[in-house]
Amino acid sequence: MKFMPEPYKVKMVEPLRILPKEERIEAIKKAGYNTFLLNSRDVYIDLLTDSGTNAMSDRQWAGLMMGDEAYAGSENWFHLQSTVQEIMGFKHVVPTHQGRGAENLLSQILVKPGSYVPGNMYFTTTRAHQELNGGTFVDVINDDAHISDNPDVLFKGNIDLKKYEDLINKVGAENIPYICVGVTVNLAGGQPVSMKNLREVYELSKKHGIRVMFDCTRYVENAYFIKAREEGYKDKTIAEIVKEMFSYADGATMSGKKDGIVNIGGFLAMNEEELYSKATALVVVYEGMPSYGGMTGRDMEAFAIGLKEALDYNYIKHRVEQVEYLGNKLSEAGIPIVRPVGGHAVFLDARAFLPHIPQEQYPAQVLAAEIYIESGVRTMERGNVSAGRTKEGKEYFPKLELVRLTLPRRVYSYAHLDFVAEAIIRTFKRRDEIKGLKFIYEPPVLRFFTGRFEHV
Ligand SMILES: CC1=C(O)/C(=C\N=C(/Cc2ccccc2)C(=O)O)C(COP(=O)(O)O)=CN1
Repeated sequence: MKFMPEPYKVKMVEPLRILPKEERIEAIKKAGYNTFLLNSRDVYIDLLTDSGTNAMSDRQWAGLMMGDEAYAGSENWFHLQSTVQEIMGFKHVVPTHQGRGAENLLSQILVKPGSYVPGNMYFTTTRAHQELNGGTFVDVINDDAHISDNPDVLFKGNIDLKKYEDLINKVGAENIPYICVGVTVNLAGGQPVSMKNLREVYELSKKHGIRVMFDCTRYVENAYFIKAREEGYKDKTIAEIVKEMFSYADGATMSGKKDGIVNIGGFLAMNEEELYSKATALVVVYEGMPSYGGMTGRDMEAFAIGLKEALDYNYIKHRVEQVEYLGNKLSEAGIPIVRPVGGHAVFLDARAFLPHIPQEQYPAQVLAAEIYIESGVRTMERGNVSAGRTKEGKEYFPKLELVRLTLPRRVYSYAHLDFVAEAIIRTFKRRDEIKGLKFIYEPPVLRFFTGRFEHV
């Protein structure tokens, strides 16, 4: 059997409902053709994000009853701290309410006006915090990552060492506070970085005295791809691969809402004493005590348990294979998607799906809206709208104009994915009728969250 059955059985259910089509048309119009502005009650299958939308296990729910809600020194904090230290090997952990809480602390401490922060493709909140502190993000990902259909490149998240070294030589290592290595690379299509590349990036960084900070939001998926695809790792456990991965980092930011399998939570981890001391001084301003960082005791308990569950091979194999299952169904039907299929989502290539719509009329934005009208399935625009504008106000027009079908962990079944695939195939068949969009309200920052559109 190519695709294993779900390695869990259901103990509690949340009924789903689908609106009649005319009500879906009304709902997306009211939402300004922006799927972020749809109400959850109007969504049938929610593939907007895998962030905070994952199903917790019975052990995690039981952990909520173990919440030690002491203001300082919570037992749950010690459980979370020791779990992170054990899994990743970092000396210090600073809790935050979610990933961007950690990005805020790291960027405020290390990024100064004139800093350059190289990384393997941008992520919206990560770059926003670097820029808010006067830094400039520099993309040093390999060129293959910007090519949507590239099935033979198994580690599209890899950093181009020459691009990285050229930047170091151009701006000077003293102006690079750290390199941000995303494992996996969300906007490239959930693409992994190989262990070989992680090692090479670390060695090159150490040669120049530059810190390596992982954005480890989906690190378990990255470890799974190393085990499945990289020579020499097929007989290693996920935990062994993860430990080696983090040996090539000086620290990390983590959103627990993904591979932590919790609904809220995050942390900043590091080995460096000075960075730790500055982070604990700053966390009290933005997140709370260094022993809760914006999380309740019960959330920290669920987080510690989730981090351990995520390392189970059957769990992560099923999780990544579900994404591959949906990707294969679409690809076999001739739907243009990012290949290889990534770890957390299938990404539709909206440019190839709607070649008659120019990027300034936001093809990915209108495709996400049309998929909702067709099926009540919510997806996310990851193209020109998400890329936003440069400081000079120019649109980025990224090479990748994508719609993300993001699978929450342990939530949907293969039957749901069959429904999603059939809806997208129906939309593809009527793609010539789809028209472009223009902004009617464009927010100044991170415009994809609350922007509103109408047809041109
Ligand atoms: C690689 C990576 C992420 O994917 C990530 C969050 N992703 C999210 C949530 C999101 C964030 C911004 C716009 C749209 C959706 C995702 O839907 O993909 C964060 C921030 O974490 P946070 O949400 O916990 O603050 C850091 N790094």
